[in-house]
Amino acid sequence: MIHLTPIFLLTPAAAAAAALFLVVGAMLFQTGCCKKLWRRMEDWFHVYQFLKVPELNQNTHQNRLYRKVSLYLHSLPSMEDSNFANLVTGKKQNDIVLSLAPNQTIQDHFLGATLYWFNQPTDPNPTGTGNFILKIRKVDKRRILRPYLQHIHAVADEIEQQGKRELRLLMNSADEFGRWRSVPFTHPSTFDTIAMEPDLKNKVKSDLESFLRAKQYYHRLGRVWKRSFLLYGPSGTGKSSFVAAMANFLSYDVFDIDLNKIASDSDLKLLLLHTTPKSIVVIEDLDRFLAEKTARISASGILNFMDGLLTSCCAEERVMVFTMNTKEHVDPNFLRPGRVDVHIHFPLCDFSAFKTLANSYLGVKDHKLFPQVQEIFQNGASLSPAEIGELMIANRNSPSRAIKSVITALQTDGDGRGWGLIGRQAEDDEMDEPNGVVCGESLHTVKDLRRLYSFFRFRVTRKSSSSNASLPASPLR
Ligand SMILES: Nc1ncnc2c1ncn2[C@@H]1O[C@H](COP(=O)(O)OP(=O)(O)OP(=O)(O)O)[C@@H](O)[C@H]1O
Ligand SMILES: [Mg+2]
Repeated sequence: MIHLTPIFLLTPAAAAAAALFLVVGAMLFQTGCCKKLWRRMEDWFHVYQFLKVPELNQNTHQNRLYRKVSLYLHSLPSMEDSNFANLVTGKKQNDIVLSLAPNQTIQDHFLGATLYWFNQPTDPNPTGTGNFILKIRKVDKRRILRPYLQHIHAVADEIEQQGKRELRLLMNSADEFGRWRSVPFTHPSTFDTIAMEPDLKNKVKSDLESFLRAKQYYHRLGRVWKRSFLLYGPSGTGKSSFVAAMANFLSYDVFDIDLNKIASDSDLKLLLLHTTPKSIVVIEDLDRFLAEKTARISASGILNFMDGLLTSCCAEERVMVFTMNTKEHVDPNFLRPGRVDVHIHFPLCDFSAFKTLANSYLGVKDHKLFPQVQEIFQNGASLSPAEIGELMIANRNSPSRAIKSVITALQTDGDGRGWGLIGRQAEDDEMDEPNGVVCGESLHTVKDLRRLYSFFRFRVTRKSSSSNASLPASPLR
């Protein structure tokens, strides 16, 4: 008889040692150093190809694929497994998002293949440019590269359409001409929070919606798919807040151009070239800049910029917004149709805007003091929404006191506008809710208000805007 001795027969001690070895091995594999070692070994046995997706292409234009890859990678569940990821705040409040740190790799799986993405910084500056490197086996490349890239496009587009895209606010830097610095755009302003004539608001919204759908239409006409808006009106009437509301409505990034940081026409051109589609390009206070007549940027430089001539070659889907306190002294050439498509006037507060503000700031739809407020408005008194908003915020614990402080400010429209009276008025009034802090807060707010909205300029602007009121109003055309 033949006895077969099993070769796997181990003594209990050897079995325990082997189990321990396996467990420790598995644990070590989970740590980064073993994974790296494993990847090196894989590299020996497989022939890989490396594909680079740079942030900027040869003409230093933004590479749109880079942004898509970035959106795609940040949506991958494997982001959580990466050895080192950055935790950053997201678009919504309390949102925390993982973002791939420089020099880190994450894995992705597609149609049975494993792919690796490496985030390679090319600039030591954290806000500088970078590359994504895709590592793919040569055998897989032939089979899956094309559908994989299509998949990335589709996922990124879906993320953008669902509004999950993180909006960015980009500002030009005075040190590096033609370069943008980016921060997350989290301004909470929406069309709902802007006090504005409802018809006008709806017209702007439908104008923007039809612009979004009009790609084919613009192309058929041989025009760049862009739309330009002029927002004009006195300080504190909501122009900047409106730009933020537009960005949130369209889900567009905001490129905010500070002309004072630009040295020449060519820098301005370069900045425009470095903007990306799906963005609002804003120049604030253009009237003031044109009045200064600086030698750094010529009128034709600004006109070319407004026409967006350069954008037609490579990118579109932009909205341009220019803000002004008044367009009275601006050369009409800057505002001709085609150059500026839509003019929107931002007036000082009227009774209807006051009611919108009272609703959003104080939660009050109606109040026994409203008829008095209405009468004062009818007599021609007015303040900017910013001023009224500040008075309401400062007295938010007592709607009655807030409305009385607005009444006082409207009645003393002009000198002092009742600022000094706010505290005194509050003492005289019956308090809706006892809160002793409000007077101090009011005074503090008023000081801030004076500084922020250059109090004395208001008076001048108001005079000029009341003379404007007789002009035929064509807020949206
Ligand atoms: N129409 C409005 N509806 C709601 N809030 C407004 C409105 N106008 C101004 N505000 C409030 O007042 C503040 C200042 O407004 P904003 O900065 O948008 O004014 P602006 O017109 O851009 O002023 P400036 O010409 O000085 O830049 C913001 O906090 C905003 O919330
Ligand atoms: Mg502004």
